[in-house]
Amino acid sequence: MRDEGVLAGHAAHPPLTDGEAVRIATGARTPPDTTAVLRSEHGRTDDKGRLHVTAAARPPHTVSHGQDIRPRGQECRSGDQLLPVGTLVTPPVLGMAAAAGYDTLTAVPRPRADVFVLGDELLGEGMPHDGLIRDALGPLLPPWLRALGAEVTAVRRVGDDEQALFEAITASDADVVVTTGGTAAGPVDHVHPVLRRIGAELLVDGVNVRPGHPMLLARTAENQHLVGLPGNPLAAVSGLVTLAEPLLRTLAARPALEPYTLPLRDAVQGHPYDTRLVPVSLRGDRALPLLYNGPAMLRGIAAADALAVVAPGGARPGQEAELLDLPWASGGIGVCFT
Ligand SMILES: Nc1nc2c(c(=O)[nH]1)N[C@H]1C(S)=C(S)[C@@H](COP(=O)(O)OP(=O)(O)OC[C@H]3O[C@@H](n4cnc5c(N)ncnc54)[C@H](O)[C@@H]3O)O[C@H]1N2
Ligand code: MOO
Repeated sequence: MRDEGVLAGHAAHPPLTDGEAVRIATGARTPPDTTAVLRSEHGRTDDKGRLHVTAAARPPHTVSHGQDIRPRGQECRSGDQLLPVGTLVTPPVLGMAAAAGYDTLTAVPRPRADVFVLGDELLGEGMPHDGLIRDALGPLLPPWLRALGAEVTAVRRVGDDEQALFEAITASDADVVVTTGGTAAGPVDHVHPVLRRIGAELLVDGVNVRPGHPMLLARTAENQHLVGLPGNPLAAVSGLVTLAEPLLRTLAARPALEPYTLPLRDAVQGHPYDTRLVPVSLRGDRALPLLYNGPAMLRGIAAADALAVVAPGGARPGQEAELLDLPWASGGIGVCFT
């Protein structure tokens, strides 16, 4: 047995000669011509400095060629592509990149999103009173947008004032502007007039989906899109899941999830000519449609795992429905609740 041991991260040791052994720490480079490593608990050095394999080692108490030596290049070879282009940069990806010697990674950044919550009737705290209601979307949108991969750069309340909305949108340098409310044609619904004034290109102007039929998507500048979510809270969620999600995913160069279906446990009443999105809870291999699914309600979606896509005319019990998973139920990226 050599006197001096070998430690990880230290200079290379001279080759071992026939019959020679050296103490070695885990992770240290084996000296050239090493046959095998014997774990310390499986060997004993006698008082003449000779190494013996002890009975503690598993039968047959011999040392096999290469045992406990980790050869170079087991996981990858120089020039190997470790992951395909477009892979999400998760914590293990960062660790692996560092282990492989990368100092920098080229990545598509999270799209930046500014949120403007419209409506003079909205309260920021306390109980609803005198026709004033609590703003449900200011608290709901930022963590949901983060769960969809956005970096939320601002959340602002904007009164029912066309000039204020125009200034808020034109001053924003976010990749995505999300507005809530004001998408309809009422006296204080300013989203359409402001988009016209900006010269925005309307890419989606209403959909045949309930709730959420007035949702819209516009290009407000060369590198900026606006998602106009309806004011009714569940209608806003509908636009979030069907317009904001694909937009943010595309801007972040992430692939779409595979569509999937499950049978509905109960019947769902359909809309005569629009598709409905109905909050469901996943129970085993069935989706249970939840009550309190009206456009102004959040009680159903608050208990849901997914939204079921119900075609015009409705669905029978046991009928398959496509499901749109909610980000936390599917463990999506950046899921964040604060
Ligand atoms: N003449 C018509 N009126 C409406 C129609 C229609 O087809 N024709 N559609 C209705 C539907 S459906 C929806 S959805 C809403 C969408 O309108 P807006 O996007 O202009 O939304 P608002 O009028 O601003 O608000 C609607 C409703 O939601 C409440 N609201 C708004 N913001 C919030 C918030 N942050 N938190 C909680 N609640 C909010 C607001 O007080 C209204 O009650 O249009 C219908 N009208
Ligand atoms: O689109 Mo409206 O949301 O049906 O409530």
